[in-house]
Amino acid sequence: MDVFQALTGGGGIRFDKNRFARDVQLFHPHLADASASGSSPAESSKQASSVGGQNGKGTQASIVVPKELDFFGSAAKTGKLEEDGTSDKAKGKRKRVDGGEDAEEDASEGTGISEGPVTKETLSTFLKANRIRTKGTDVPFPLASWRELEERWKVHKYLVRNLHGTGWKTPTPIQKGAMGVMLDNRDLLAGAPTGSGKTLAFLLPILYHLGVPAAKKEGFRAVIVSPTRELAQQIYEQLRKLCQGRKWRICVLNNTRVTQAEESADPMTRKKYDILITTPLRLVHAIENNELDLSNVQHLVLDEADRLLEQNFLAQTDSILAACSHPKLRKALFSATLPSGVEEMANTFMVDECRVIVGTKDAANERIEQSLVFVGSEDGKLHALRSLIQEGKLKPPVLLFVQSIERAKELFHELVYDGLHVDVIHSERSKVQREGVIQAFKRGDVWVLICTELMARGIDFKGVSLVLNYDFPQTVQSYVHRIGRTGRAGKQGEAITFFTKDDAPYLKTVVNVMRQSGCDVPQWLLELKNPSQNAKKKLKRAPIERKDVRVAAGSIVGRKESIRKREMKEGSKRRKRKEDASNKAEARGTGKEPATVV
Ligand SMILES: Nc1ncnc2c1ncn2[C@@H]1O[C@H](COP(=O)(O)OP(=O)(O)OP(=O)(O)O)[C@@H](O)[C@H]1O
Repeated sequence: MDVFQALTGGGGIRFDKNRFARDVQLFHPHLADASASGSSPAESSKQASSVGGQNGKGTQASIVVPKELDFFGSAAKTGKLEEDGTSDKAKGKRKRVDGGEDAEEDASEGTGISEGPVTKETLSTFLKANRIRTKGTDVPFPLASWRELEERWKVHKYLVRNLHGTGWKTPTPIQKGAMGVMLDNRDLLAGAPTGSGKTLAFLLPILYHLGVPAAKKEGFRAVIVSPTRELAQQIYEQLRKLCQGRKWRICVLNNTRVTQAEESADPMTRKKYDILITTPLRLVHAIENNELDLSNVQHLVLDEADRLLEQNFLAQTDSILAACSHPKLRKALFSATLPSGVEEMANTFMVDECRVIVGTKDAANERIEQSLVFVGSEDGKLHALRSLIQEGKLKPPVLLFVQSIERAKELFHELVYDGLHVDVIHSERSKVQREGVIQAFKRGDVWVLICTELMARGIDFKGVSLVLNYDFPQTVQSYVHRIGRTGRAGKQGEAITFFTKDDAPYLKTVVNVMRQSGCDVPQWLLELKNPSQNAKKKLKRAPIERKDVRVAAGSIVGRKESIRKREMKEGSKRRKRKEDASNKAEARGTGKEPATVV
């Protein structure tokens, strides 16, 4: 088996040998001779495949890995690349990090278990069936159905009514596990896959505890912090639906600079407010300028908690924690990824907290079909993208992630002439532009949305069919969150990740996620070495330096060509309009109907 078969065979990895003939030759110099002798690279690589002796998917094959592909030297040690193409899943097993084997059940829909309240006797079966793991002292029992909100906690009727208004028949596993903890007013650390309904799991208990809107000015009683203003806005919209029928005063603060005029016209300190949804930077700014007082906050939620406890945000999160000085402050941390360092940090400021984890910690949503596509070098990316388009694999709506604002802009300029309905979103665009793009994407006017890490977390676009990682993500968390923009709320999704030779040393981090979430991964990929901690840190600090998108595409010429084509099209349209007009004039003169142009 040749390396390209190893790369393409059965493991969710595709490689277009015709298109990337140059790369094929790079790995198989002898193919250059073959193509010189008239055979196509594809034919040649078939010939090369048979040299390896074994061919076809899932066959027992002893493969010698070419030096260029043995990124980690592991094949050199073992002398083989792939034992068989069968993944753990195909073998009917899915191994979990905790050593158990997962039941093949649907995590976000019911469990088939009776909806009666959980008892001491049924607790363990219930947790197992919902793949919930809990830790802590006297962790409150999960709720099995919405009915329990009224029966067990006497949740207000308007809240239950609004909840039923959503049409959601049963709580998702994280809602089952985490809501009980929050409703019982305990500190909480909660982890569950992307798109599994974590937002509701914290919004409803907050409203439950606040009871009724404040009658007098008491300051904020609940604060929800999110890393981006898009996410803050989304949380606000979900909260508003849940609040219908009550006059809750909710304030959304985000990173937009508040002008002096706005501040004096609407000083938050003088207003009655109940709930604050905010980005950290803006909140810290408001605290420092005495715009608001957080001493009455009794519920603090850090959404995307691991992001908020990362170096960039840590100082701000610390300031927020310090400003929330109420002795009865309860804290809840939510994320789809909770690296152990983050958990350790959380332990330092949480009190007698409960830990609720759904599924395998830090794994991707299992409804997402994940694949890796080797594109050779940067030069291969645009070709690979265009071949996905030609093959009809780029089914809108698509989110396409790149590693920097600059690259987002460059790629936008490349694709905008391709007839794709494409737009771009990043933090340098104005608030109005960002909101406009999001609305256009939601309406379906934008098919492919090029984005940076800004859109990686929390954003809930219904029905994104494909996430394309044009640039390899810098951390495993970024990978999990990026691809988590598809496959949400029980829907299926697809994620494709391009990788170049430069990304290869980090490939195993994604492979690990793929394996944990039950994707088919060939054995040789599983045998790759994990990158060292240092290498991971380095990549986290700064992305891989990549060739400019336009240079890689050789497209200074390409773009000129597109402009020329566009001008030709416009010229032809102008001529057509002129012709039509003169036909009509002629028809008017002769009394005949002009010919209809279809
Ligand atoms: N009980 C439920 N039944 C069905 N759908 C639900 C339920 N609860 C929430 N949803 C829907 O699931 C989708 C994802 O919810 P949400 O945005 O809260 O996910 P999340 O777990 O916070 O994801 P992420 O980790 O990406 O932030 C939303 O569209 C939401 O409307």
